Amino acid sequence: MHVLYSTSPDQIPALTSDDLRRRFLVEDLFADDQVRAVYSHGDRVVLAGAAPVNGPLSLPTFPELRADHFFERREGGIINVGGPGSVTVDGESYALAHGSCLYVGRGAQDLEFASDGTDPARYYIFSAPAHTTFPTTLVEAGAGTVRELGDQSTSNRRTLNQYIHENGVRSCQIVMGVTTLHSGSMWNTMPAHTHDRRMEAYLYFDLPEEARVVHLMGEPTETRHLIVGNQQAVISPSWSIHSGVGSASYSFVWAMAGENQSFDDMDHVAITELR
Ligand SMILES: O=C[C@H](O)[C@@H](O)CC(=O)C(=O)O
Ligand SMILES: [Zn+2]
Repeated sequence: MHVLYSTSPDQIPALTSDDLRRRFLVEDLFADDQVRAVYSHGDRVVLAGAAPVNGPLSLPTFPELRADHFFERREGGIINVGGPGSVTVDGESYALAHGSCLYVGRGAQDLEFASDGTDPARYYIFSAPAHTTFPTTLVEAGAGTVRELGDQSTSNRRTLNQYIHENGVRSCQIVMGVTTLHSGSMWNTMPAHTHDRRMEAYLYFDLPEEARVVHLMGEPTETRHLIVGNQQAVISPSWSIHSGVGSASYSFVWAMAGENQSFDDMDHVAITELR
């Protein structure tokens, strides 16, 4: 498990592209027949990727967690960004099509990730500390609370699906869903925003292998960018904007944890204010 300590916005001006990428970009979450994980000290979230190809994979615990099971003191949201498969939680099996979401409540002990056929599943896991147990629940791709955002004329028309949230599948901390760009629209989350009460991570997917997303980060008046490929994740501290433009259309998993779960508690930044 790779550990990422927190970065203060004061440090940003001195960081090179490589420094920024090491601190905020997770490039290698998925590797065939492995479970990989990154522990961020920002709200103590864990990002993990499970890619079962030649057989099912079990979710291990990690020494850094000092826990008998990964979910001993945590909850998680799992989204399948690959081919069809299933996740088994303590003997109960859930079929996860591409884009479907499984919430896993605190206390789950044995998780197994499987692919159905020749198109391997890829499970993205976003986990946060949890103080109580909410029921493990499946949400099908395209379900949840749906919001239509943006406009074709500003190249930011997109459909946002909220899966784990205050008015949907309940959790202690996690707010999670998927946003899909409409054909011909390339911008996400522009106008941009911050939410000082929550960190957020974006996992870009369904981006063609040769395409990239130019992801904007940093304080609104001190922005930087990361060039991001398919199935890579960006960690956004609470002080940072998180917005991107693709060279091709794409989707992304967004997931937050922190002080509150109020999706609309965000501070919008006018495009003319960005620097
Ligand atoms: O705080 C909310 C998150 O940044 C995302 O939900 C935003 C998003 O998916 C979008 O505008 O497309
Ligand atoms: Zn946000």
